[in-house]
Amino acid sequence: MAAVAELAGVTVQRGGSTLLDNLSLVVGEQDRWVVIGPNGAGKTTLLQLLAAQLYPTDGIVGLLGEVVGTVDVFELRPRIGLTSSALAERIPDAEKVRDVVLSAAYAVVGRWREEYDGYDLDRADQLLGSMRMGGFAERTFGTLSEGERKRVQIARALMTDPELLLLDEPAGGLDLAGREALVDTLSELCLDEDSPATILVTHHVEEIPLGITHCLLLSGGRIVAAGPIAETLTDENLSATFDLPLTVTTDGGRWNARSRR
Ligand SMILES: Nc1ncnc2c1ncn2[C@@H]1O[C@H](COP(=O)(O)OP(=O)(O)OP(=O)(O)O)[C@@H](O)[C@H]1O
Repeated sequence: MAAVAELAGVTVQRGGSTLLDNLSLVVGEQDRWVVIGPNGAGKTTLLQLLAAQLYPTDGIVGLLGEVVGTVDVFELRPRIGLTSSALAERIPDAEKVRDVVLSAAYAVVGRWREEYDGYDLDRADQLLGSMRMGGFAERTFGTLSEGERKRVQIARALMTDPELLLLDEPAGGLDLAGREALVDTLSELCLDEDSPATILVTHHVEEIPLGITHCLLLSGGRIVAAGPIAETLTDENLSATFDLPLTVTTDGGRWNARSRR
């Protein structure tokens, strides 16, 4: 199976701090990874590396058969779909929902004199439909609820038919019903073998969708454990990650964690 992303001995240092410390990881094209870790663990930094938005201080980042630093990142980036709160904040409130999705084809936020063809329009509408946002294409982004915004961002991330999909806390800030609805949608995406390799960051094991195959536990910029989820997401590994005695349970493919104190 071809590797979509390959990190070898990757270290990231900023302002005298080590954000990621000697990370090695291989992501295959059928893999669906969840990255879990406490605040400040380095999860967003890892996604920035995988999105070709950040260069490592040391080590090698291989993405889609290319080595970051030796290729034009502007050719690499459209092949990678990314959702993050930082990106969402750049979307103008007045932007039409359909345009939020369409403008991904040009790697811009905010529609500006681009000409889109019928294929792009059809694809944007089809993706909004698959994210259960079919009736919202003419609404403006600023009028959407938090859960609706998250769905639009995922549709946008899929617009370029990426080979790697990166989702940074896709369910962050949602209420229980919103979270469950989004986890259902993400489960459909992860279970679909035609979906791209996916890496999803979360703080909460309850937000892990069905279809996730691998788990990376990160703490203090280091890998605590990484591998197939059933072997990796254990009491021992999760407790070490959060420095707290935790019990992990799984039921019907969904996960739960609670303190043993
Ligand atoms: N430019 C920088 N200079 C110094 N430290 C930085 C810089 N950018 C980020 N950091 C630190 O790097 C660490 C990792 O940050 P990162 O955003 O990757 O963590 P995270 O796991 O995504 O956290 P959270 O769950 O809170 O979003 C944090 O302690 C952060 O304060």
